[in-house]
Amino acid sequence: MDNAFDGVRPAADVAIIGGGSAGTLLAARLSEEPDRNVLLVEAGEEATDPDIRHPAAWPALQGRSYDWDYRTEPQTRTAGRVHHWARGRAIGGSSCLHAMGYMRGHPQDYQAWVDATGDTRWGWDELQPAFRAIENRLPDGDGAPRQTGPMPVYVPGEELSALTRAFIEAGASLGLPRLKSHNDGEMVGVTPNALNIRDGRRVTTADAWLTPAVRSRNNLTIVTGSLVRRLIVDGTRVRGFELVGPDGAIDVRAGQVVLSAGALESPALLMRSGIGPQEWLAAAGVRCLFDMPDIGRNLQDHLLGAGNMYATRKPLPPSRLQHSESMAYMRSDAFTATGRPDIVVGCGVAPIVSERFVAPEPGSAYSLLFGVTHPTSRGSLRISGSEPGNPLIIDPAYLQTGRDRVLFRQALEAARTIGHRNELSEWRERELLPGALNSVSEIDEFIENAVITHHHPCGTCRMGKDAKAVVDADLRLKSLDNLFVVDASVVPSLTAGPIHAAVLAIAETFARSMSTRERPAGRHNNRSGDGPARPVRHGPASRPQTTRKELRHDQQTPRV
Ligand SMILES: Cc1cc2nc3c(=O)[nH]c(=O)nc-3n(C[C@H](O)[C@H](O)[C@H](O)COP(=O)(O)OP(=O)(O)OC[C@H]3O[C@@H](n4cnc5c(N)ncnc54)[C@H](O)[C@@H]3O)c2cc1C
Repeated sequence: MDNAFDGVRPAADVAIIGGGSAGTLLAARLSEEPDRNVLLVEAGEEATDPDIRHPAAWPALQGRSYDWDYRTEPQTRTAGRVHHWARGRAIGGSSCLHAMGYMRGHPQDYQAWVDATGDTRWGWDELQPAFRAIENRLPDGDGAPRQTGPMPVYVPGEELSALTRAFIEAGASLGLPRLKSHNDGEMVGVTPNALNIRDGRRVTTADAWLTPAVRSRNNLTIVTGSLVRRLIVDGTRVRGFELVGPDGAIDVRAGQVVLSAGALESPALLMRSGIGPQEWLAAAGVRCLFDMPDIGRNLQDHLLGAGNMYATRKPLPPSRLQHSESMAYMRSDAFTATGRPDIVVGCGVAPIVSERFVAPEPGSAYSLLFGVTHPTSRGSLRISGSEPGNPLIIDPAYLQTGRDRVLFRQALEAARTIGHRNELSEWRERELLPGALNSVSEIDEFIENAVITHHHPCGTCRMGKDAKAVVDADLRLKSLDNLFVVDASVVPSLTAGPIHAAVLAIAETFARSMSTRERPAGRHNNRSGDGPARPVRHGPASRPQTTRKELRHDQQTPRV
């Protein structure tokens, strides 16, 4: 298949679709190889809204022009509610919207990935170099050296709210160990959340990886405001894709294509391209090229109960960070038990409630949030038509399993136990929510109305060694030679906490393996006798930031 381009020079050796958390890291890392011509295409624009930098503003960013702003199907186990799902549509993707919490997860989370793939590269120990390369961390005082990666992992000290300090003390009084952070293997315990913040400002993945020096590389082209409508498949190879920008549609060719459009759009793009469950494609009016029944399945997300709310005795100053300052991970059987957590209670320095409840004035109340770390409910994502504008059918199947519902009750109970401790009496006047609950069905009814997404959808193109898995352990789509998926969709099972660290580790691991495993696709083409596929060169002077126009001049392949 090396002469797949039949003498036509590929526009890029590697094209990355989606400039989000994974895509921006990949663009920087893959373009370190000067002979590899890398193209990054992003549906959104550069993230210029100044509010993005302001950590406390993160909840207010949702619904703005750079949010895809999805809706789920009504959820039978959450009182028929439709849940809003935010996703970033900008260079930096969801790292422009997210809450900045950074948690690697628990080692056993990654053992589950090893079990799924049969590949130890996805295990906790082997992922350590990737995490270290990502993170910028101060020495911890116990001999761990300073880490100098691009992404700040900041553990706040004096900015922590006095309420959060009292929450940490309350958890410790029940026997939860005190941890330095969530990033050293142990998750069970109390600690402030580590944050992707530097000097009081959010750091997006674009800030971290697409620095001016990286953007000025001759072999990296970044195209914004352009959406990939579908992949162009020829036999078992992807020739390129159809790209729609303000000036219309063009076809772009690439030697290798990396899909980093996120857990919703990556499977959707595959389905629009004829790759997915045959019956779903037929229902959407798409001709099926490859029947891959698990694309779009295995959708997972964390939920948080919002919340176990308390009126304050005295005015609560606003958070100087991002409201959610500490998550206490724990075992549901006992506060003193250790190991892999199964529930979590978080301290919200604000009255945080779902849309089913009325939030009191800021400063007059606070919420303890509660959730399940490894939900067993599995949902799905489908396309409703062949065009990107056709709404996605998103069914996370929230709280479908009895196990998830039992653990949610235990998480609520743990929140109330912490919330009523003496250590919080300086702040607590009285519990506002849920108030008296007299039966399991009343508890469940409260939970069904209180839960909101924790914003971690993943799993829709899961990696695995079984026949139905969507990508293999190299993240290569099983049906095609030169198509990879590298984003939250490949996660086989959720990590205990927020998943951004895991997504970055996936991208970093992929970049490492590509550097060692494969030469750029253009060089492979040498073997076909077509002559070397030279990288497309753009002078830095004419390309401080690449525009669509340059793509049209230099990289367009005429539509056929
Ligand atoms: C509100 C919110 C709060 C969160 N809080 C946290 C947190 O505190 N901690 C944490 O760990 N995680 C958090 N997350 C989750 C975390 O941000 C995501 O898991 C992670 O950013 C996903 O990375 P990704 O690369 O898979 O996708 P994304 O970062 O979403 O990137 C996908 C990119 O692809 C682009 N794209 C999609 N389709 C196309 C197409 N057809 N053509 C071109 N471009 C396309 C999108 O515009 C987007 O830029 C949060 C997420 C949200 C939304």
